[in-house]
Amino acid sequence: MSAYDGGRGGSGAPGNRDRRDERGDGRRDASGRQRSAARSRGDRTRTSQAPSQRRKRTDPARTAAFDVLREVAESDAYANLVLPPLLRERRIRGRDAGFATELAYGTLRLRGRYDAVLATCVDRPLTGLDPALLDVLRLGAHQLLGMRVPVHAAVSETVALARDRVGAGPAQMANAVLRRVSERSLDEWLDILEKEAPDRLAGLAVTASHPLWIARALREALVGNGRSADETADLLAADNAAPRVTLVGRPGLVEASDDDVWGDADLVAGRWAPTALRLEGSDPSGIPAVRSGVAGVQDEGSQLVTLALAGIALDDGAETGERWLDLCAGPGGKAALLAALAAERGATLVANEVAPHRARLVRGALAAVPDGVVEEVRTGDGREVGAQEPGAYDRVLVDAPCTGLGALRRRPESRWRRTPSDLAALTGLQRELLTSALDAVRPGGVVAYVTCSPHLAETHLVVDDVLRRRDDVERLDTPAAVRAAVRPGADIPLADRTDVQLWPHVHGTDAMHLTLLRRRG
Ligand SMILES: C[S@@+](CC[C@H](N)C(=O)[O-])C[C@H]1O[C@@H](n2cnc3c(N)ncnc32)[C@H](O)[C@@H]1O
Repeated sequence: MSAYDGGRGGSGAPGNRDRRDERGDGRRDASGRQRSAARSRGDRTRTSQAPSQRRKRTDPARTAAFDVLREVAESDAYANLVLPPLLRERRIRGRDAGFATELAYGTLRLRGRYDAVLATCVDRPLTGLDPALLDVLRLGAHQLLGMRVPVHAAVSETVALARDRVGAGPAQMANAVLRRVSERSLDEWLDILEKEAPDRLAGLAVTASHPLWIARALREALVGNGRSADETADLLAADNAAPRVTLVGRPGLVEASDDDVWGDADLVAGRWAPTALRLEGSDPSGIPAVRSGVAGVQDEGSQLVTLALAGIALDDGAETGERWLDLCAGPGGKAALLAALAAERGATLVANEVAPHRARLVRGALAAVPDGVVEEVRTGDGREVGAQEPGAYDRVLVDAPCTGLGALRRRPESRWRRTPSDLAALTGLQRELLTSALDAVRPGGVVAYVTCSPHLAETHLVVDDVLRRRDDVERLDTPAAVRAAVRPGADIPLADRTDVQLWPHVHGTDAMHLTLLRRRG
């Protein structure tokens, strides 16, 4: 749980570095309330309006969070793409920006928990409410139960928002409902939700705010990867914690010790990947190394799987002049790391991506790579590459399109958008892409099958199914390749299997899956 204490925004939220209010006008007080500049200066002159006619000014930070929630609901937008430009446009900075960020992202993540609380406080089904009012109520619930904003501020500011954006009648209702929510602490509410749930997993899903099918899939994935079902609660809790920003310093292009390119960024070495740097703070966009493309924002799990593919020895030892392929490259994070590693090894890279706008992002991501390393960034269907260029590559990365259930902490709204029916289409595509990659790699070459989902249907079942249909592929010791890729002295815990599944609650990374496969010679 995060606290808004007037000195910092909600803890753990992006955009909430402990800074002075950059406007210097003290507009947010210790209770999370907006204060007028006049009141901050101690000017107590009242307007000539009667109190009943005075309309409470709505708080720009709360209004911004509300607008993000509406945009996410109405336009299928991604909160992390909508919020930063909106804050910039409205000149919401410093602790106000931190407050808006924690309010928007936290409310989206914990929506399932808050809806269950609200359902007991509203005398009709939530589906019958005006969706805008429901979003206001969720924002109020997060301030009361997730941010420790004092009750009077949370209720009155949220009611003002309801009045401004939804109407006077809904505002009255918001007032009554939020007062009911405030009558119990978070722990008391969680006890009630747990007791009302039909079984333990359902209780865990509602209190940790995950759709039940996702909670079940994650529990199955833990067990299927040799871990205990008892870890499910820790895994779901890790999905609700905003991740720290991790950067990749692309090898050969930048060193952690190159002070001038890191500006005044406060960086510490990553836990596992030698290329990883953790940013103490949240906004990497001003860092010169990131702007020039010699570094980028990349989860440590993504770095590890890429390093493992690049580092594994090929049986025939032909390590210079190799050709590497990134089959599903957009937006280009792994392609950029692969290209930097290829440059060091005298290899070349082809990056393929089906969506033209994402292929453009790949070109941008590769901008800092030395000339001659990237053969081509092409727009094409990866399923056709195996037939078009059989045996043409030494190493192929298949970072397959997937449900993203391993990166829920990064995408606050995605757990509510995904449905079990997404799986069927994705797993069919994943099988075809892996098959194509195995055809595109030469005998003796290696394919990395990667997903940012631990769902067994997208990981073990895809690989098992593809391998059942062919006798020219063998599984490699993927844990050994990952261990060889981690920084010296780091003892990464990995299950006793031939593939690797990383976990947010164990490794602090996204839940990336990696299987390394060799085409037999
Ligand atoms: C998980 S993302 C890859 C992320 C990327 N490797 C990175 O690190 O930035 C999967 C990508 O596959 C692309 N994709 C989907 N279907 C494809 C296909 N048939 N052929 C090639 N790429 C495809 C998607 O557009 C998406 O950009």
